[in-house]
Amino acid sequence: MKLSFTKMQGAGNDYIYVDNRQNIVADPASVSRKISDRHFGVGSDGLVLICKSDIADVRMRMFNPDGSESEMCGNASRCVARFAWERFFNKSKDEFDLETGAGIKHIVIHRDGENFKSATVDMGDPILTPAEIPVAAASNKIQIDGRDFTCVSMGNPHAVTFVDSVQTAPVHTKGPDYEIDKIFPRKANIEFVEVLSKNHAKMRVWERGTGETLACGTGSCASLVACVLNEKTDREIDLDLLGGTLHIEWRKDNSHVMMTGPAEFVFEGTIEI
Ligand SMILES: N[C@H](CCC[C@H](N)C(=O)O)C(=O)O
Repeated sequence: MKLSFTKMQGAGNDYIYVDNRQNIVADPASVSRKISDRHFGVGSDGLVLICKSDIADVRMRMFNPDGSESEMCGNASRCVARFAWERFFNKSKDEFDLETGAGIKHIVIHRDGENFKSATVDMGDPILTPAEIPVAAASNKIQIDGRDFTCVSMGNPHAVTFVDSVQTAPVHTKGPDYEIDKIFPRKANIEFVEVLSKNHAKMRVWERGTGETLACGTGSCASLVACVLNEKTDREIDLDLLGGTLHIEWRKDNSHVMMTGPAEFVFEGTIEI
């Protein structure tokens, strides 16, 4: 079967997006494994299905290149928002709701006339309770091999550690071991954060089921929450990732994390699956 797809990226976190409102993809895990491959497939950090929703305006599902499904994906939520804004709603509404595996997220599109500028996603409350993250410990602050981590779920599990320099952080040498450490019953995405000032930081990420990516939206939100909990930054920061910058705010009034950033089309194609 020939599958039509759209490649999009948000801060360099690239996924293959498929309009699946007609339920054309029967086995998303195997499609993700195949088309995410950068040598034998299209090449991406995973597959995102854009689906019909009974409870929101649109729904998304996100699969890692190893075929596992994640509950939530921040960069994909902005890309799905742009896709739906342009192709489903014809730019007729700038605010709408997106159903994800981690609940309904409210999106606001920022435009410059007819052009898309950026999107803000209300990512909701961070989850800090160990059993719900989940992390097999009494507190969300843990140690693995003598390194401190602050664990946060944004619907999907993250463990944040602070480093002096992201450039020399052991993303590839330690990331794969931390990801599958037995303290994380559902594995974890691992963030290495270098704080530059009270409102500016850098982050590199080792993603569960994927490896290093150029950006991670949920990981950025988890990083800010960890920064605030450890008194490293204020509640609003610019976070520089390898593929771009996201603006993240952890609101005091309702404790929701707000994520603002880019979403870009790269190319369209078809592939035999
Ligand atoms: N890059 C994504 C997160 C993917 C997370 C996935 N690797 C998982 O298994 O949770 C983001 O922008 O939030």
